[in-house]
Amino acid sequence: MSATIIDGKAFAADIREKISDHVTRLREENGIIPGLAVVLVGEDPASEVYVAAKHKQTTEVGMRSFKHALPADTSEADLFALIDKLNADPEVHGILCQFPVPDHLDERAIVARIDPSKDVDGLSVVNAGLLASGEKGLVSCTPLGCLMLLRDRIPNLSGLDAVVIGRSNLFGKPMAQLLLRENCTVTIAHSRTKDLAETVRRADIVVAAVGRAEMVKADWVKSGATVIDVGITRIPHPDKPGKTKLLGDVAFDEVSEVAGAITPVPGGVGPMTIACLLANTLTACCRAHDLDEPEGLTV
Ligand SMILES: Nc1nc(=O)c2c([nH]1)NC[C@@H]1CN(c3ccc(C(=O)N[C@@H](CCC(=O)O)C(=O)O)cc3)C=[N+]21
Repeated sequence: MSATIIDGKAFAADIREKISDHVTRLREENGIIPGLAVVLVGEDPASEVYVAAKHKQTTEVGMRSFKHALPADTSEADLFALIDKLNADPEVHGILCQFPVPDHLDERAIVARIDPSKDVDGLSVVNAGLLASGEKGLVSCTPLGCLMLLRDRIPNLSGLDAVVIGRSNLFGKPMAQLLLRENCTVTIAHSRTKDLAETVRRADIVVAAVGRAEMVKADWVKSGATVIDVGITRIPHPDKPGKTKLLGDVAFDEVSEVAGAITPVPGGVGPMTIACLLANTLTACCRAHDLDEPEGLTV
């Protein structure tokens, strides 16, 4: 059997089109333009690529994009002063500080400084707590994107066994909360899980987010399972000197012989992350103005 390849790139393009339509209406009917501020500290090459992609897609859907590039030696006080200014700026509806930041800065303190209603990464303690309590907040972009792909593939997730491999605050924990909301039976597995392969084999849904290239093998996966690959490891390209290649956490070729559906890397979860960042910015903007929220873009 050969798995259906879940096309995250096409799905993300559909979402951006929906967002773009909604943004047009907001501008024409309410005179409001959603705005996203992205803060980048230092000069990490991968971060610069991601931030450039975010900027491009933000403006393409008709939103304002405010980019703040700060030097690597920026003090916490100066960074906080910028965040405070963005928190108070009515044209900014979403704020994202690109991670990783240089070592002298504390990611948790940065997230805590961002107004939770503008925390479009969904990383703040407030938004994590709202999600865990089943209340409305802003949901972390990558888990939200994965849930959208899963719901599209499996309209009723209720009662299914889901395994999330990875327990980070950024991904594993919010992903598990979202699946729990869908009435899945959720297992969070991690590096200390006793028999990882056996645990994963029980699952109807496997979400892999460990950051170890091609760790999930074909004999770990139940026949027909839906496999979502969140991992991104960049390696030197085996055939093209000087180029790089992206690998997921799932051994794609062999697992796609067993799974019912699978996301590729690249072109799976990655594009959904940025689409959901735009979705969260639009949602935050609508809430700030007490307007109806876009349908299908939040949970
Ligand atoms: N505060 C913060 N929020 C984030 O959401 C955040 C962050 N920091 N730091 C870095 C990670 C990583 N991340 C990705 C976004 C898009 C792709 C993406 O579009 N990937 C493409 C391929 C891109 C390529 O070729 O490099 C794909 O998988 O098809 C990947 C990874 C967001 N992150």
